[in-house]
Formats: sequence, C-alpha cells, structure tokens
Amino acid sequence: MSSSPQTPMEAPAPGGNAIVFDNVSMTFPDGTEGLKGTDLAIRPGEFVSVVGPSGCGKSTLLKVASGLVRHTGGEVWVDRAQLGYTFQDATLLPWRKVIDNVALLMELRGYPAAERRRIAQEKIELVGLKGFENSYPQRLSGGMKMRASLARSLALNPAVFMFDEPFGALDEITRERLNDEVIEFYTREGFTGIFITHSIPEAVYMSSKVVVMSARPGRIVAQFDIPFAYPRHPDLRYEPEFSKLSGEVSKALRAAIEG
Ligand SMILES: Nc1ncnc2c1ncn2[C@@H]1O[C@H](COP(=O)(O)OP(=O)(O)OP(=O)(O)O)[C@@H](O)[C@H]1O
Repeated sequence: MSSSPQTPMEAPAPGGNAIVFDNVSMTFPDGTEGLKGTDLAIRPGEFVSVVGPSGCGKSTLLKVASGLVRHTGGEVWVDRAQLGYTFQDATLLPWRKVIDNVALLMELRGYPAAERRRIAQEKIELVGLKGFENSYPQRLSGGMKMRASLARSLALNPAVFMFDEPFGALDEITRERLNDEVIEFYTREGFTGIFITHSIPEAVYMSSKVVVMSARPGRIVAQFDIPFAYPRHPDLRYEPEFSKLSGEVSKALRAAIEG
C-alpha cells in the first residue's frame, strides 16, 4: 500500500522493496519537524535497525511507516495488510489474562474463538510463556510482559514487523536473551523487520542492515550492511569484525549528533 498526504494509492513498493520512504517529511501540527527529506528502502526479508540521536524522529519514522501518523510530504510505500508492532511499553491490558492479551488482535480481526485460542497457545509456547496462560500481567516480570507483547504481534503472522525500542527497559541478560528470541522468530517466520534501538551492539547483533538518522528533523545519513549469517551466536559480540562494525556505526552516530 502506498500513501501520500493528498493522494493515497494502492501499489506495490517500487523496486521490489517491502518498504520505501521517498523524500518523506512529517511536520506536527505545532510546527515541529519530525522527519525531513527521509529516504529509505528495505528489501523483503531484511532486518533493519535504526539508530539516531534522542528525539531525532525514530518513533515518528515507525509511526509513519505503520500508518499511525500521517506524513506531510513525500511518498511512503508499506504493505500494511499484515503488520506487527511492538512498542517501548508492552501495552498489555491489565484486566485480561496472558492468553486473552495474546488473542486480542485476532479477536479484533474476527478470528473464530477456537482458532484464536489455538494460535495464542502456540505463540505463548514459542515465546517461552507456557504455564502463564492464565496469569494476569501484574504477575509478570518486564521481560515476560514483553514476551507476551511479542506473542500478540506474532499471532497475526506479520509480513512486516516493527519494533519501537522494545527492550530498552530490560536488564542486559534478559535483553540479550530476547534479542536471540526475536532472531529466532525472524529466521523462522521470515518477516521484514524494522527495529529501533539506542544500543549499537544490539543493532549490529540483530540486523542485516543498520541505518543511522541525523538529529531532528531526522533523515537517513548512513547505512551499514551487516554481513554475519543467521542464526547468530551470542559470542559474535566478541568477534573483531563485530567490534569494527560497531565502531563504524558509533562514529557515524557521533557525526550525526554533532551535525
Ligand atoms: N505530537 C507531537 N507534537 C509535536 N512534537 C512532537 C510530537 N511527537 C513527537 N514530537 C517531537 O518530534 C521529535 C521526534 O520524536 P520521536 O519520538 O520520533 O523521536 P525519537 O527519535 O523516537 O526519540 P527517542 O530516541 O527519545 O525515543 C521530538 O523532538 C519530539 O519532541
């Protein structure tokens, strides 16, 4: 699906890409420019991480891509028919059990009850929450809440999965474990991923490509192909090539912050 502010069109993204931003700008009603001159093309099945200075427009980029927020200039193409979205906060409904939270999006889409239950159970097992189906969110740790949130999105078999800094609030070990789990879902389900993070090692570890945004208004100022094969082993983080790439991304990010 393509959309522009004036003329929404239905067409596949140009060049066989899954996501295309062509000279996109997004100005908020108060005049704040969130994005300006943003160009980005993501191939189907790529896993792209976005890093950039605080407040540069990373979340805005995802919101525009997902259709939550409308861009004010340029063109965006994203097939939103099967879209997964995980927020910084797990956004679980406190009055619903884990299984009913995981089934929520299927319920909104009108899946029959038995199918909802079957798929929810399958995804709960996939994210390692078996045994917690009937727990309420307040009984879960931060990592478990995020797993439930991932299961809820995975239930719709997303073709495009957007992650808005999902693990920023978690401890290092839980975060690294969830990095591996997301890589496992990614290699198993084959979605196109777009992942926002403040962590350069996380971006390099997870991704097939890392893009760097400028300070606000955000545009893409550098891109790095990450050559490591999937699945990735945690020891990759200690390889010289990993450190070298992380250093290059860090340098580009520093240049972006300093303008
Ligand atoms: N509704 C809004 N109205 C006006 N300005 C906004 C609005 N939402 C966000 N902004 C501003 O737009 C800029 C981009 O915000 P955004 O949340 O996309 O940044 P970000 O890169 O994701 O930030 P962070 O790294 O801190 O999470 C920020 O300066 C923010 O203050």
